[in-house]
Amino acid sequence: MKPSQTAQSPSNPDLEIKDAQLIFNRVWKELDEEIGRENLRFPKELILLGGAPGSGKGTNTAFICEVRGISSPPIVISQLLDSPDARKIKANGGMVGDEEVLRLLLRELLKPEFRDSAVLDGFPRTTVQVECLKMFYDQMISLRREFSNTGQAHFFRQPTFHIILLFVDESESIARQLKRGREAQAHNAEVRQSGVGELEEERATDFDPALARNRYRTFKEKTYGALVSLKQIFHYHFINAQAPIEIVQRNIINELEYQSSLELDPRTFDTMRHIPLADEIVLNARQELVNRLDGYQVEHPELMQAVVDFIQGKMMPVIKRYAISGRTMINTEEPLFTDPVAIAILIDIFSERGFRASVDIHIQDIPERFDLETGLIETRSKRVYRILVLFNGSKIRRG
Ligand SMILES: Nc1ncnc2c1ncn2[C@@H]1O[C@H](COP(=O)(O)OP(=O)(O)O)[C@@H](O)[C@H]1O
Repeated sequence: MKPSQTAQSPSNPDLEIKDAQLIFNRVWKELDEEIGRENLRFPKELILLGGAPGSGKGTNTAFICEVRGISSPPIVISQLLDSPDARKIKANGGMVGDEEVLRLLLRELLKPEFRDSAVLDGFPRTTVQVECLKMFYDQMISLRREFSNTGQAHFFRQPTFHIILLFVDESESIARQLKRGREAQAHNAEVRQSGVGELEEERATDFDPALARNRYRTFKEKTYGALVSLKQIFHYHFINAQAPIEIVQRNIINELEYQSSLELDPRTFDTMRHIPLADEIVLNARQELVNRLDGYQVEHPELMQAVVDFIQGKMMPVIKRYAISGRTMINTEEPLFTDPVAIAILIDIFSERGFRASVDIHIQDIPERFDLETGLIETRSKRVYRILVLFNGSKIRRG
């Protein structure tokens, strides 16, 4: 068996989901029984840092904590898994069993220091872990509901999960793992010589390009897709990490700066995120207006001219008379406007010239004939266009 296959997850996604359910239920039941439901107090905010080996998770964790004002230490999953068995699996570039990871992690998260926030480095790594994470979120919501009308409600706040994915490609990942190996070796040599400082972990995969490549491929095959699938559910930050550290950190700040995405529950945010921000609309509106007007000139030159003539001849004299108030209402039955494009042109021309125009269409039935025998009244529809034009009125003082 190749080292990348030592992980315990089967490759059939349905089986993995079923597996996840079994694993999660087992671990959750265990906690529930041992610790008690009212003590299942998990962090309000979870920041899950993912990325290929060498993508800079360790390097940027402290920075992310600083940006988000988090004082608790990051939870580094690989450090959490320090049993001799787990060490052997890690040294081969493989992964430790999902159940062990989940059990250790949930217990760690219950520590009071993580009550507000926890940053996780290296979870979730597999489809099973991803599924467990979703179940964990759902359980937190259930607990919140269960305790909502009790004196303990403040321990069960609305959870917020964020996925931060640091992206680097294969060659960068390998180069950085090997660099980390060289740095650790140099550092440890110095510590040994001087007797000052602490020894760093020397990972076997950081010294052998083949093992480093294997770690990257394990990530690409088992973890990357699983992490991306969380995009649909939790708030998701994709960071280009293939750049000097200062630029990566700028990318992180830019991603995390967008406050409403951090403050709102990610599911709420996700429901609304497609509605553009007002600033974005304003930024694009001018360019779109110009494009539309140029389009009318090419596609409907006669209609455009007719609208311009109407504005010039019929509307401007009235608008000028109302220049002080900045508000003019004009009613017209002009047949030109039976074509909706003409109305669009009219509104866009006014916008371009610095006015704000809107058009209401009123359809009235006008009696035309009365049938003496049947008593029926025949009508014709009269369309009245009410054009409201607003602009900044004169600054002349009134009264
Ligand atoms: N943006 C970067 N540019 C260059 N080297 C980096 C960058 N980010 C991290 N490194 C280096 O890459 C190596 C691996 O980074 P690390 O944070 O340990 O990765 P991870 O925790 O994602 O495996 C370290 O030697 C680190 O100094």
